[in-house]
This record gives sequence, C-alpha cells and structure tokens, in this order.
Amino acid sequence: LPRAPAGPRSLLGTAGGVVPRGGAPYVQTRIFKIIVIGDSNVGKTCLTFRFCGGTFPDKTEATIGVDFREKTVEIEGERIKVQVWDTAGQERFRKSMVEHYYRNVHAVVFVYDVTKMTSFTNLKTWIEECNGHAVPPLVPRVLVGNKCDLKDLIQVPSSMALKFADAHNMLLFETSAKDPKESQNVDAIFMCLACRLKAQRSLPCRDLEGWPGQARRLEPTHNASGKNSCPC
Ligand SMILES: Nc1nc2c(ncn2[C@@H]2O[C@H](COP(=O)(O)OP(=O)(O)OP(=O)(O)O)[C@@H](O)[C@H]2O)c(=O)[nH]1
Ligand SMILES: [Mg+2]
Repeated sequence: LPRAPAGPRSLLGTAGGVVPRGGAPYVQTRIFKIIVIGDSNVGKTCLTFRFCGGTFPDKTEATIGVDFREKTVEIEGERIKVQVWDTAGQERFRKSMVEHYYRNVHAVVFVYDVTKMTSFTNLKTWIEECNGHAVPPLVPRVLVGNKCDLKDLIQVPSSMALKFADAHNMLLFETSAKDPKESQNVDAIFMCLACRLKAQRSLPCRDLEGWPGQARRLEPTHNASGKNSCPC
C-alpha cells in the first residue's frame, strides 16, 4: 500500500482530523479565545468563575494582568475548548497586557454593573479600546449587565442597555454571577458565542475573509425581544 507522506502534508484532507503516524485518527479540539472586558468591580472574575467553575467565589481581589480560565464544551458533537481571558479592569493592572488581550481574539464580552451607572457609561471607552486594536468586525461582541440580584439598587434600566446593545450590534444578557438560579444564563453568554464561532468557522474561508458583503450576513440578529436571544 502507498504510504502517506510524512510531515504536515499528511494532515491534508482529514477534515479537521489528524492522523498520527501509525495511530488511529483523532480530532483536534479547537480553542476559542474569549476576552472579558469592563470596569473594575463589575464582576468579570465572578462571571468567568461561574461559567468555568460553576460557583460564585467567596472573595475576589482585583485581577492583575489576566487570569485564564477554560471549559471544554460540546456543540453538535464537537468538543470545543472555550478559553476565557478574565482581564483586569484597573488601568494600572492592565496597561502592559492590553496588546495580548486583543491579539487573535475570537469574541469579546463587555461587562457593566447594573447597579453602577458609570460602569455603563464607560462602555464607550471600552468599545473604543477594542476598535483601536483592529478587532475584525466578524469577531462577535456581547454586552452583559451583571449583579441583577441587587434588584433594589438597579441604576441602568434594561431599555437603556438594550438600546445601547442594538446601536452596537450586540446581544444583551442581564444576569447575576452570584445568584445560582442565573447560572444557566451565565453559561448562555459563552455558549452562545461558542455556537456562533463554530458556525462562522465551518463556512468556507472565502465567506469569512475579504468578502465584506458576505461577512455582514454573519452579524448577530435580534429577535423580537432582543434580550438574551441566541441565534444558534
Ligand atoms: N451582588 C453581586 N455581587 C457580585 C456579583 N458579581 C460580582 N460581585 C461582587 O463584586 C465584586 C467585584 O467582583 P470581581 O469579579 O472581582 O470584579 P472584576 O470585574 O473582576 O474586577 P477587576 O478584576 O478589578 O477588574 C466582588 O465583591 C464580588 O463578590 C453579582 O452578580 N452580584
Ligand atoms: Mg477581576
């Protein structure tokens, strides 16, 4: 029997699978890099903890640089590693890292605290920072209002957040990292992004790169309520 050529060429034609020499084929797990951005104290660490670890941390300290968390999920039979970059909200703890945050990012989660209006008004600065790092338009972005369990303290009305999300072509999730009843909603943020990324990346390359007309079709769409809707 003819032998497959050694080296990278032998990987061609295996549709994502890799055939190791002399071994059975196996499928490489894809990694999606998702960064979580927003003011200090909005709950980025708690949200990523809830998604990756399933709990609310008793105590957190300001993140310095970045903390990596990950979770392997299964979407339509494919195992995907969701690599979450929990970034620092404080300028002094993030400035040396910003370039690394945005390099080869697959999706961006913008977080504000529903009980703190300044964390919402500051979103425009975070979006400017993201745009300033040439993040391609195809990279999905979502907006997350956290700390919804503090019902009596809410300062940012849903209608205002929804309008902002619509204007920036983002889906809106309002949730709580603390309330265990909201944990599915927290999972939905990352699962929704992972689904979208999987769908985007299954298309032929020409639909993703250099074809802005085609690419626009892949932008998020909102359902009637617009909130917490997932296109997948
Ligand atoms: N009530 C309530 N408190 C929360 C929630 N999420 C986070 N917190 C609290 O908010 C504070 C800040 O949470 P962190 O997750 O550390 O905030 P962060 O955005 O990571 O802050 P930096 O790392 O400084 O950028 C902590 O005291 C958390 O316990 C939530 O959903 N509800
Ligand atoms: Mg943090």
